[in-house]
Amino acid sequence: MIEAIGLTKRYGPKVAVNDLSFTVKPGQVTGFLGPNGAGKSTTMRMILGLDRPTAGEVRIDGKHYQDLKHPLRTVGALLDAKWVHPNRSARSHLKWLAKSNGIPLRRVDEVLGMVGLEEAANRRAGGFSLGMSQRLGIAGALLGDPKILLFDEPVNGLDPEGIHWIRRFMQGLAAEGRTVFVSSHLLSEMSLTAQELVVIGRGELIAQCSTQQFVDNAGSQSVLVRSPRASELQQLIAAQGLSARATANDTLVIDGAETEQVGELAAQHQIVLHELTAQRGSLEDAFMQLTSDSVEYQTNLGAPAPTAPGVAR
Ligand SMILES: Nc1ncnc2c1ncn2[C@@H]1O[C@H](COP(=O)(O)OP(=O)(O)OP(=O)(O)O)[C@@H](O)[C@H]1O
Repeated sequence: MIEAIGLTKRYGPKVAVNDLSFTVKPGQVTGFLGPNGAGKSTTMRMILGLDRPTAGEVRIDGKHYQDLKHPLRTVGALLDAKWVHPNRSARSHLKWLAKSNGIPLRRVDEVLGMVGLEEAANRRAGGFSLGMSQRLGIAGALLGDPKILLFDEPVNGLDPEGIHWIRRFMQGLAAEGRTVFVSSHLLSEMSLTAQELVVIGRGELIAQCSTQQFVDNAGSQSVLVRSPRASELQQLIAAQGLSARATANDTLVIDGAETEQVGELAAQHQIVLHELTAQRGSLEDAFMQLTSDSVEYQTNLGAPAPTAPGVAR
């Protein structure tokens, strides 16, 4: 479990992370979502003790990173896939990492197998594709068999096959009971990968909730209805306090409505419908809108920022 409590990071006048509190639980993939520059990498570096918070703290299974006896056996991270000596082979890079962290060398071949790099183990890491580099980075994160794993934008720049592999791999790690925290600026990607989301904008918490809940709230809902008596239906809808736009002679679009509402209203007045469809706005557009003004939307999501340490859901 990871707990961030009032985490704040300032770089001179720049506030990169502001009073951020959230919890990442084991057994599921938790997505760390925010647009570029939102403060995700800074937060991850603070979790890993690579950056010192200006205020607040992070606890990993109740402890500060610097108090962990065997950090690599507790937390593994992939922050930068290209962080490897280009002339070293994948195997020698992992051996060096294992040695410097007191991890038995037999673990190297185990993790190479887990990420499917056995055959490339003796090749220069400098010649690896981005997908292979990501696998090598993940192998490094897994060396100490940690219960907690952090991945910073692991699918950036990967082809669909590589994205699919990483997604399945992270889900597998979570299914083993590990805590998996993965950052991304793409809601569409996270909605396929993560069960839970921590969403930030401009360094501040916007929401912590299930992915389903966030997606439901982020995509603005409207209803499209087609009827030979569309104009009559339009008046009935207006009488309910909703606004229905006519997009064709027989077609209306009603913002902020549910299909049930419109269907029942039509039935009450025996109006025949030819179509009744729920429509969602583009998820990415909605997400960009949400994160562009974190304060404005904070209370609209039904998942407000926690008010006290450890309260984040
Ligand atoms: N060492 C630093 N000195 C000054 N400003 C910094 C430093 N590191 C990060 N920042 C600023 O803090 C903010 C958050 O950056 P951060 O890299 O954590 O965001 P991010 O969500 O990971 O975005 P990205 O996906 O683009 O990396 C940005 O405005 C960035 O310019």
